[in-house]
Amino acid sequence: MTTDTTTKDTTVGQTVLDARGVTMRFGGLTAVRDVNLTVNSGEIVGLIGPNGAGKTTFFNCLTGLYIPTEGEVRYKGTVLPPKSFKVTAAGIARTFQNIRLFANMTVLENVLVGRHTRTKEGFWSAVLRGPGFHKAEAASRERAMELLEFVGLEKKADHLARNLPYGEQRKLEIARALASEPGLLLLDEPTAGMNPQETRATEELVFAIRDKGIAVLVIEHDMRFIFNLCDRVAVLVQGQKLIEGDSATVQGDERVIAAYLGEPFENAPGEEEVAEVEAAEAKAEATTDAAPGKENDR
Ligand SMILES: Nc1ncnc2c1ncn2[C@@H]1O[C@H](COP(=O)(O)OP(=O)(O)OP(=O)(O)O)[C@@H](O)[C@H]1O
Repeated sequence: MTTDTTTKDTTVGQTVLDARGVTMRFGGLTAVRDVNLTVNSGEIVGLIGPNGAGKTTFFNCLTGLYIPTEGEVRYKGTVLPPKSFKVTAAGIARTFQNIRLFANMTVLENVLVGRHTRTKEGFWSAVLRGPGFHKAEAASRERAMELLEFVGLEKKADHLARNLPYGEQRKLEIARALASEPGLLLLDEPTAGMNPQETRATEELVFAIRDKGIAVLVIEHDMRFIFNLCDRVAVLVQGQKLIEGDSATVQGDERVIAAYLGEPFENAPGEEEVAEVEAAEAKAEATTDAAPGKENDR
């Protein structure tokens, strides 16, 4: 990772994202209900919640993929139009839970695609390939290479995206999102499928993105990652925001614990296992008591 040349927006506290009363219904199902959430410049905000809580649906409402049934979303004070390319042009970029790269394009080409909202050259310029087009193309390539260097993929610029290992595909998705020069980056489960080293590297990458002046809103199931990374965490449960606060507040909230205990979680002894252990212990005790010579020992 290298330092880059873009201007840093170091103002902390300006509201970048302001979602108000966002509700999304699919027929009879309310996937997101009256959710308010702000993200300020200089912040990394986490969005957590059990499976099916409405996190991705909320992201889709923020990025114009869904038109919320109710509510509005503002970016730097302006209400966003519900069209994804307009949202990207306004300054919000995102990655997806399921990686969406152009598999048969090179790594560099994937990033260049991400720059199209920032290139002024239009269709005819591209077709006629005049001097303006070549200059703009050279600048785009330079910026794309800077971004690849930033995420650590500069040596793989000419590789086909589909040949990258999984963790690097996720990095490439981030580079492509950054290519639209966003003020806010939305990451949907950026560490899904990663090993602990890759997860730690992603953590560093997100801090570096924040240090470049880009606010971050991140959905993730890996709690250690979220609580290490985020200035604030909001918890969605059944479409509603249950609580929002710093890591310590959210981690210690009994309602959050209860919401998660409703879901199976790794290494948690279930009731059945506890009963099995107790039964085995009782059996072992009974066997010892009945063992020959036991009375003599007393
Ligand atoms: N396009 C859709 N049509 C109908 N129902 C949907 C649609 N998208 C999501 N849902 C439903 O909305 C609810 C919230 O789903 P969503 O994917 O937003 O949850 P999530 O918190 O992102 O879950 P996960 O952590 O498993 O990704 C679920 O009950 C889901 O089945």
